[in-house]
Amino acid sequence: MFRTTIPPALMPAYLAAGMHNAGRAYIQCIRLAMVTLLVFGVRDWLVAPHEIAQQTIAIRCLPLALGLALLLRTHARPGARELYWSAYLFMNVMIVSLAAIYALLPNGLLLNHTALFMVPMLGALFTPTLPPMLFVLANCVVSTQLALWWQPPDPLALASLNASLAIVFAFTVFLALHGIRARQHQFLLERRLHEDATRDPMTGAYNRRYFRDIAKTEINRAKRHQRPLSLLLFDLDHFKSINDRYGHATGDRVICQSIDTLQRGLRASDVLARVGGEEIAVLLPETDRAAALQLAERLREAIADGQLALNADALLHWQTSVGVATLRDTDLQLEDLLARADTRLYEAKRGGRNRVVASTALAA
Ligand SMILES: Nc1nc2c(ncn2[C@@H]2O[C@H](COP(=O)(O)OP(=O)(O)OP(=O)(O)O)[C@@H](O)[C@H]2O)c(=O)[nH]1
Repeated sequence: MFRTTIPPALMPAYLAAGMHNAGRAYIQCIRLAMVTLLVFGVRDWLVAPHEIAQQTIAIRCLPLALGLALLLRTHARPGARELYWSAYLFMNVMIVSLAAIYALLPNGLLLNHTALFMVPMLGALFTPTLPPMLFVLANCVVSTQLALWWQPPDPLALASLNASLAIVFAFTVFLALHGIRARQHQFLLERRLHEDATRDPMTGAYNRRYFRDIAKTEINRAKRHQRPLSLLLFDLDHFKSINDRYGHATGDRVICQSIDTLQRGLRASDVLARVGGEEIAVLLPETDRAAALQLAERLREAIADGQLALNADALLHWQTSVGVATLRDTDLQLEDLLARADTRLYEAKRGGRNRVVASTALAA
């Protein structure tokens, strides 16, 4: 049995990523279907008996109106989920209305079933998940059987139609499964590439390059809206001697645990990155000097309170120094802020380590 490889937590991101191609394709299909409905409505008017033409045109107006409403709505609020559900709803209404029209026309289903059978197959080309497509298929089977019951063809034609329906069913499931697998594989691959490009493999924290990208955006935003922004720079104290005494593997665990401790003390909007060996930067949007100083002190204490069990009766403790800088009007780029935080960090080291140093309030 086919199983989705996308973890539930990643599903919204997967649907949103697919919206740009599969979602847009669905919208194009809805547009195309609406044009076809109009063209066939004119044809009904010209060739079908007056009464039947009125009925079929009235039925065609249903998916037309729905399609128009969906296009307007998805245009106004283009959310991924809404877009997909709009497309599935449209497909189901198309199937029901086409089956109803074919039930009205003499030999309707026998002569026209291609259009009806195309709906699930087109949907299968773009669907990001299987269950909605199975529902569309089930609707196709039920609607077709109802149309056949309403206007039964001769037994040979009935057998031929049902055989076509079975082929459409199998082909749609095949197309959907292969398309979904390919889309999920591509999504996970792109995600992996993005993770590799933005995260430090040892700790999982953002890397220096990605930090610079985010920091530039945040600094521009803070300057444009005249909002405060601060930067904390952490450097673990005497880290070389931890490596020398307990080995590199223990040093690595100390770095990972420090990053964990810091991350737990931050808000979701704060950005933490490992910017050097045992150097960690934290960008604090919407945070002025006083709040940054308070947070830095709390985080420094949290690291000093932490411990690592080396063996049954030996615990390792370590400390950190912190430099704090707050954005000034005269700062032109991230480097200005980084340089100031680095100077304060150096002062914290020189002042005896295990402390926080910020610029004076006047020259934050
Ligand atoms: N275990 C481990 N060590 C690292 C890693 N990256 C850098 N280091 C080590 O971290 C140490 C950094 O030491 P320094 O910054 O020179 O000085 P320190 O001992 O921390 O002393 P102060 O910063 O002055 O308190 C070096 O010995 C590096 O080899 C890493 O990923 N894992």
